[in-house]
Amino acid sequence: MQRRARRVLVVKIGSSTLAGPDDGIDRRFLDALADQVARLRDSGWATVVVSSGAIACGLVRLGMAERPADLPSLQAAASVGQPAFAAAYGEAFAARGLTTSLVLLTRHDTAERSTYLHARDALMRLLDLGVVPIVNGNDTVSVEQIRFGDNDTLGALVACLTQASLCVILSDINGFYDANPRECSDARLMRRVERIDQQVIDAAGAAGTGLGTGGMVTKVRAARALGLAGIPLVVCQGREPDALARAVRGDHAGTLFASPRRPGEVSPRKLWIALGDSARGAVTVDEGARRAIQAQGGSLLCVGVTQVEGGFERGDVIDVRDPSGFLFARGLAGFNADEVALACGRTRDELAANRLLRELAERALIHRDNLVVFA
Ligand SMILES: Nc1ncnc2c1ncn2[C@@H]1O[C@H](COP(=O)(O)OP(=O)(O)O)[C@@H](O)[C@H]1O
Ligand SMILES: N[C@@H](CCC(=O)OP(=O)(O)O)C(=O)O
Repeated sequence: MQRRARRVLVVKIGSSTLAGPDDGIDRRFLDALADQVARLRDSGWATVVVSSGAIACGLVRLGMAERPADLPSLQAAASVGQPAFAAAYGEAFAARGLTTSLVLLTRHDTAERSTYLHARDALMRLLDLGVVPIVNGNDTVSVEQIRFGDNDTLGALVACLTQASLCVILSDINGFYDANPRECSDARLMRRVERIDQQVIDAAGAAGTGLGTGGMVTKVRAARALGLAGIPLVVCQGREPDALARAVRGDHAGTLFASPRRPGEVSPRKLWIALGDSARGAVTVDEGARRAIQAQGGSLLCVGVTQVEGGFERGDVIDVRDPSGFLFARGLAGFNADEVALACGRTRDELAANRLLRELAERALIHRDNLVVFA
């Protein structure tokens, strides 16, 4: 099949934006969204919608006023809500001549590189066919270990998979503030964020409503991952008229997280390391190791590690923190957590002199080919 020249837009919609009073779905919002997607299609944009709302919609339909704490109830609510909201999307989009499809993913589907690539191929083919995929986590069969947990991360993953030109998060708030506006009355809206540093991360708080799960924390995390892929992110108010057209034109009313890198600068495999699976642990490194990785593009050696968290195995994805605790890289571990803990506090010579520990001195904990450094 011939691939049309197109730009891909990934739009993530939060539960509180999609939620409506009667049957759990705000149909006026969906109609306005479908209008916007149809207009964008006419100007050469293919859209993927990453939509939350299965659980919120299911709870309304089951007459549950409170969000239950136990997983089976949430899975049951998702099972009730998911088909209902998929049907509502289908109706609203069909009325504008658009075909929708449903793509439900778990971490299982992206943690292995081969299944990750299958998910990518399916999404690309749907776009080739002119379909608007509606993507969500498969919450009915997801247990904690394989849940995406928040759809901001899933949105970033889908944007990377589809090589999107832009990702837009339609939220219940008009953008990212320099402090959580629900806690700080003089918080200021940031129109553009160039670099995600500790200050930005500290400003991002949790969700303000019972419906949203991620809050601003997961949006900033998504922006960081998208930054690696060279994909800018706009966070804006979901109910603002023409939010998508404005974001595409570059005159959004929310916050633009600019991308510090060009598309293609970071290899697809490294993007998968950054996003495909959740981290199974973390290591904190000393200043010398930070510099070797960040400034010189080197591998991470065990001798640079000062602290180990989590029970990761060889081949697992782990986070790498600098001495202040700032997460600045991520990679595939070449040793398990116990092995790395043995090396902590020892010099390279000490390790090399010990027959049992020699391997820890000779091989990298994370080889540079398996290491992704956030900008
Ligand atoms: N620095 C911040 N700027 C803006 N919103 C913030 C910030 N820190 C925390 N929040 C909270 O994050 C919420 C948006 O996240 P969330 O409730 O998960 O929405 P959605 O369902 O749209 O994903 C805001 O309504 C606000 O309460
Ligand atoms: N997959 C879940 C939503 C998870 C989620 O990220 O919600 P939100 O913070 O509202 O975007 C659902 O459909 O209910």
